[in-house]
Amino acid sequence: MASEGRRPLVAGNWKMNGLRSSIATVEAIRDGLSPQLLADIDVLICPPATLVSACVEAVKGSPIAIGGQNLHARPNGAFTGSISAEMFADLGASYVIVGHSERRAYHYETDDGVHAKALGARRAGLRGIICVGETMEERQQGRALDIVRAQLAIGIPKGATAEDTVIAYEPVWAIGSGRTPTPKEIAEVHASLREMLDKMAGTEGAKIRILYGGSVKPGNARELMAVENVDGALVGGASLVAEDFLGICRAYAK
Ligand SMILES: O=C(CO)COP(=O)(O)O
Repeated sequence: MASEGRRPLVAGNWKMNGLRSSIATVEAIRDGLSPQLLADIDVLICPPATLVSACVEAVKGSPIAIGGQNLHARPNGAFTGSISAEMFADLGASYVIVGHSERRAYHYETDDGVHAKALGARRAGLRGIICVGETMEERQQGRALDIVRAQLAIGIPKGATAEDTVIAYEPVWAIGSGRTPTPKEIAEVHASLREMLDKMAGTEGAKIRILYGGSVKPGNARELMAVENVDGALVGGASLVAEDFLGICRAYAK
């Protein structure tokens, strides 16, 4: 439940999925969102970098935002294959995901690297969605809170504001698995992250949104989004199907 002052954000992360034909999905999402709903929530789609430009075009005139999934920390240079925050901003993107657990696991991203990327996002005027989350082993060892708190403490840039930063709690074991933590487990982590943000950034920290991600579906969205301090969702698989993503957005319909 997003409390006063924090506007819910429902974000889709397409990961390495989508060809030009997938623009039809963005169009269906655009056309399926009612003005009443868009008055209450922010909606974001993060397609693969190859589709950012076409997606920006497809949502022109609507409040739907488009974002990147990863960035290089530097603005430009000899970094073959990399994309900078400035390049995403140049295409009309307004957000970028930073430190997703798949980047951490498969591309060896560290908390310090996440910090540098979050600074890069801010430099270019993008909102960075900084991802944190524990593995099942870490949870079973009772270390979930320590892990996510350390990831947040190192990853988040000093002076972060609600304008440039969003946090996403994504337990690694809940991603793509169909398993989710209980509402109580989610509430515990979000309360802990919220307390850190309040301490780090005071009244501004209280405005920074904390999303939940990991197997969010239309069938569980209402329950998950109702958890205290959950300010929205970061959706993987279900964001690839317009009706499913719309179903999750509609968890916020009054
Ligand atoms: O990783 C995720 C979003 O970034 C979550 O993925 P799923 O919704 O497919 O579990």
